[in-house]
Amino acid sequence: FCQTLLHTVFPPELRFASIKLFNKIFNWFSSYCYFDITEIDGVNTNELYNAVQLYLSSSARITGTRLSLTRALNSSSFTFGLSNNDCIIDNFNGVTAWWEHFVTQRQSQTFSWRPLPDEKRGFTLKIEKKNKTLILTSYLDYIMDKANEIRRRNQDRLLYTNSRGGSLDSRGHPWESVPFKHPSTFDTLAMDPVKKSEVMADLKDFADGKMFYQKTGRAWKRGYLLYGPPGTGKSSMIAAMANYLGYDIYDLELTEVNTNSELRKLLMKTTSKSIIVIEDIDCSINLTNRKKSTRTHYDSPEMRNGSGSIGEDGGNSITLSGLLNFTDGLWSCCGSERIFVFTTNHIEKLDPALLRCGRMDMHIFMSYCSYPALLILFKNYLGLEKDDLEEGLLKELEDVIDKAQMTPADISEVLIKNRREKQKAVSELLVALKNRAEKNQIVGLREKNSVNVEEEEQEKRALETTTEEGCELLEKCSNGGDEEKIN
Ligand SMILES: Nc1ncnc2c1ncn2[C@@H]1O[C@H](COP(=O)(O)OP(=O)(O)OP(=O)(O)O)[C@@H](O)[C@H]1O
Ligand SMILES: [Mg+2]
Repeated sequence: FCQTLLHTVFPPELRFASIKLFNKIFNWFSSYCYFDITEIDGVNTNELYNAVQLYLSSSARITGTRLSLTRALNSSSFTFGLSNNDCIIDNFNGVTAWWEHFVTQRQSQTFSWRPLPDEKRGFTLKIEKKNKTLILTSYLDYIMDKANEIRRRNQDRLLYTNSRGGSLDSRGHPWESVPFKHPSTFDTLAMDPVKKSEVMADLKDFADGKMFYQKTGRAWKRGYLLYGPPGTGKSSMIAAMANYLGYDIYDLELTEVNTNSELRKLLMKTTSKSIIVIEDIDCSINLTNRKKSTRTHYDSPEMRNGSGSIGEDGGNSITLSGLLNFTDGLWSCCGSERIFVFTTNHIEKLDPALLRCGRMDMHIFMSYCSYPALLILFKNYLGLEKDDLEEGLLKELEDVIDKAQMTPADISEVLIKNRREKQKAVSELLVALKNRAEKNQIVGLREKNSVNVEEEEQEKRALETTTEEGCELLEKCSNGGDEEKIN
């Protein structure tokens, strides 16, 4: 009303001055303060505006009949935001914050190198004056962190590889990336549920452990070693980890890395919130001796020319020591929140230095399919719960599964083949398990026999030698017993 009155009675100059004065008086008496966060700050995009928009879009308390929906490029989910002049209340550490989204028409533009959008958009944050410090110090940081997290979650995961060897792309990156869409999750992973929840809890603690790692002075990273026979789900577990935490994966091909410094460069170019994977570590590098270096790339130019000298950390070959530094040296903490995962089929081939805590903090044995794991496979592949199966059949399966030593990969193959006829799939699996168990038993017996035969032969040989020695001694005693006395 005041503004309308001013508009009709006073000339423009006087009008602006009075509005300014009016606002000043209003602010003086008001117990609130206001912050405008505009979409474009001068000519630059305001990062905070996008962050606030994302943050508010994740709030369950959004009410309002009109919301704006968006789906970003490369994203598999929708986000929604506030429409014009919609208001939302947020609570942070017991302090209330009022957010309002405003959209106004921009006045006609004069010439500009970078045309601005027709609409001027922004958020107004209203808070009580007494809470100003808290809001400005921690609330806005909190919003930025949350927004980054949401952005990451909405964005597709990426799978990076260093298959290009040591060469860099046009932007100086040694990694190549593709969208990572592996469907494996902890729900689909068949393994002992207790062990599974242990791994999940460990990952969760790691992801939420920023303060803990800071307090204890440790680099924010964790190493997992997955070992076990082929087809037991090691690679599937890595995919499940990435999907669970929303991390990107860096699949490091060690045979493509020529030197320790190249390895370091690769590490430096990884982002935080990522899983760095080295599959089949025992096949990639000679890991038996820390002092000894091993050239992993036998076709490298130096090697072909015969000029490549090999020495520990010599700079032109990759060594175990280089790999240890990669996982736990000073360089390993350039960046944060990173997980190292190594996989192997032969843990006994690995150097103990690589296995120690701090490098490989958790050793996870991926075993042959157990009974609880089998139930998970039934559920995933056939949609059968435990109660859908007869008790007698379950008992038979439980009795035979450990003896059969079949991998989840083998079992899932039988289930996939017969997935149209569920009961047939189960009975065929039971036959396969029994056959395998029988075969294992025969092989076991044969091995035991061959061990026994070998032991018998060894005993026999030992007996023969002792009898021969005994005879010789006897002969010596009877013939030349005096010689010794003489000598
Ligand atoms: N524990 C499991 N749960 C569910 N599926 C599994 C499991 N283990 C294996 N599979 C199935 O078998 C296939 C092979 O598994 P995966 O590649 O994870 O095995 P791996 O242990 O990495 O084998 P390798 O040692 O040969 O690399 C996958 O496609 C997956 O579907
Ligand atoms: Mg694998």
